[in-house]
This record gives sequence, structure tokens and C-alpha cells, in this order.
Amino acid sequence: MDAGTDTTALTLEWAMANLLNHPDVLAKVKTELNNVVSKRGRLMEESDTSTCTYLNNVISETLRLYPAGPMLVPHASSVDCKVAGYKIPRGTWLFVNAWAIQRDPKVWDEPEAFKPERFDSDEWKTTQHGHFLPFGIGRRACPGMGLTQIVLSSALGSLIQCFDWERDEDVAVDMSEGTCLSMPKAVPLVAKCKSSLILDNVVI
Ligand code: HEM
Repeated sequence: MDAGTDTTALTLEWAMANLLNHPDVLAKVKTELNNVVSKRGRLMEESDTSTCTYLNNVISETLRLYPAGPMLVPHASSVDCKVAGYKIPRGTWLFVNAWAIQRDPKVWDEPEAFKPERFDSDEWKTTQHGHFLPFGIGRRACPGMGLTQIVLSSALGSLIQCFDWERDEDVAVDMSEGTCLSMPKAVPLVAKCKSSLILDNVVI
């Protein structure tokens, strides 16, 4: 797994796959982009990434269900310690199954469902604290998190602002997970798109 590029590209692919399987969510993102960006007669810019909250919710929900580092990276305890009540001797390797934590039915309502709305309010930051960790947590958490959020939001936002997307075939996109450290799609995504952006006709 390449820390910066694979992870971001895979997440973009999973996000598009989720959107193609949920046309209502895709339409809502498009409406947000029209209101926030296209109405101003321009293409998506980096400064729009913080304003497009629903788009960011789609990215969070994608990272919850399909984290590009499903087992984070192995950590080793530098001293004897306790984790969740278990004694961990110094030098023990610890793997965190973020994929399972982020689908834990004790924590998440309808954990298998793709529902970006669950990130609408900041309430989840309290109720699901420590249960949403696609970038790890603590001192060794991913230093690329902030950059990733901007890159993903810009890329996904631009793809949706500029094109109308639909599934290649009239069946749901196959969401099987491949076996690899970074959890790629088992079946690469194929989709159809056509240009949808006519900025000249848009009132600024
Ligand atoms: C969707 C995108 C990404 C995801 C899901 C992701 C996820 C992760 C995860 C889970 C870890 C391990 C955290 C832990 O074990 O506690 C990690 C570490 C790391 N990531 Fe990312 N990452 C992404 C993008 C990036 C980017 C864009 C960069 C660089 C520009 C980057 C650089 C790193 C580095 C250097 C580490 C090691 C940090 C350390 O060990 O102290 N990552 N990332």
C-alpha cells in the first residue's frame, strides 16, 4: 500500500461506486455543488471543499464502510500496558480492525447502510468517538488526513460537478472487497458519464 496515492485513489473509486448505487445521494451532492459552486459560474476550487458539507459526509461515509487501511498499520507496545482491560506486555504487536469497529452494530445505526446523513451534525464526534478511525487515532494517526480530505473533496466534487454519471449496466455496482492491505474493489469500477456543465447559462 502506498500511504498517499493508493489510499486516496481507492477511496475515490469506492465513493463513486457508492454514489452509483445510491442515485438519490448522487443527486443531492450534485444539487449542493450547483448551489455552492456552479451558480457562481466557475469550477470547483479548493476553497469550496470546506463549504460542501454533504459532499464531505459522502466521503466520511465511504471511509467508514471502506477504509483504505482496514487494519490501520501494526503498532508495537513500547512498555507494558492495558488495552480494553487486557494486559499487553512490552513488545506486543497490536492490530486494530478499523473495518469492524466502523461497522459495529453496537455503535452504528444500520451499520451496513450507506447513509451520509449520519455525519450531518457533529453529534457523532461524541457518540462515536474512537469508532470512526479511517486515519488511525492518536500520535501515529495519518499525517496526510487534512490533505486527503481536500484532495478527495476537490476530485469527487469536480467529477460530479462536470459530468452526469450512471452505472455501466442496469445492475448494482459490485461492492465486493478485494484482499490486500489497502482493500481495493475486487471488481474495478466501470461507469458511464457525459459532460453536464454549461457555465455560460448560469447566473452568477
Ligand atoms: C484516503 C486516504 C488515506 C487513508 C485512508 C490513510 C490512512 C492511514 C492509516 C490508517 C494510517 C495508520 C494510522 C495508525 O495506525 O494509527 C496512516 C499512516 C500514515 N499515512 Fe495515511 N492515509 C491516507 C492518505 C495519506 C496521504 C495523502 C499521505 C501523505 C501525503 C499519508 C501519509 C501517511 C504516513 C506518512 C503515515 C505513517 C504515520 C506514522 O506512522 O506516524 N496518508 N494513514
